[in-house]
Amino acid sequence: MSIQRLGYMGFEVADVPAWRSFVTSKLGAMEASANEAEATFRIDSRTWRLSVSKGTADDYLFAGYEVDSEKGLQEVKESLEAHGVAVKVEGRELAAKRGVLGLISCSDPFGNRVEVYYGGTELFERPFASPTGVTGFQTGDQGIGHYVLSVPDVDAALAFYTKGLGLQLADVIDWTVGEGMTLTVYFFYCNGRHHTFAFGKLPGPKKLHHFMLQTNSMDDVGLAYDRFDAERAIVMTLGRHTNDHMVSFYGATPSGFAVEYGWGAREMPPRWSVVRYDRISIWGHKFQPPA
Ligand SMILES: Cc1cccc(O)c1O
Ligand SMILES: [Fe+2]
Repeated sequence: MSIQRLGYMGFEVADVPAWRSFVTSKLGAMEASANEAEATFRIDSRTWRLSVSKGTADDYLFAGYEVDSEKGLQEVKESLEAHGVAVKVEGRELAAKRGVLGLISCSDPFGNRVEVYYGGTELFERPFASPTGVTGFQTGDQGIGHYVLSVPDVDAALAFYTKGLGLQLADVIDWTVGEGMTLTVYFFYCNGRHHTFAFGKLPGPKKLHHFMLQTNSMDDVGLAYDRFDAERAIVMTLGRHTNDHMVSFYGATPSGFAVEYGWGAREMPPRWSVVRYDRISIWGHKFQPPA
């Protein structure tokens, strides 16, 4: 068994108050806990799905992948170790902080922390209620969304994320971002969501290019678009992607990486053949000059 879905993400951010405001009033997520040093947020029935911790990086801090059982966790641990990855079995304290029954951690070849867990905490007795009226986020078996990292060595990244962690390659996009500049981006799945993770040798100082949340209605996306647009925080306009057919836009976060906010992605069929594309979008997704 390999990982089943992306269960949570953590970001290291310089301005925790700015993020508390951003995640609730722009993204429509629900604050679950907060102090000066960190905050956690809900997007569904789980106790938390996103966390921010005070620090200087303003970047990716960790991703938490979910398996379905202790047996599944052991199998992922053995797969990682078989591919030369040092795995730590985390103790009760961190497992309790994450609200999970079992937790292991490791680093990808570039020092990016990756956690794998089973037994996340459900909070059905306190239903998710979006502060901006978002009708709901697409989570469940498809996990919380996706994220895209910039990596310096594609082969090393492929070995870790596919052979070690068990993600499967969905497709590859050769993305021409400007005159004579083409980026090759690799997309990976582990459930019905077209991609849970992607990477490429991307320009810029950040490890994290963006993370994506998917809503249950197109109006959720349009209303969020207006909230970002009101503050001239649109990074890429509305568009529809070639690979997952998601209609989405990209907005600026307080930390310099982007958030993609979308609806209407197609799901992975029982059998999928890897394909490639020469562009990221069927239409739209035009870069906006920074405000
Ligand atoms: C750049 C890019 C291309 C295709 C799908 C995506 O979600 C994405 O972020
Ligand atoms: Fe994306």
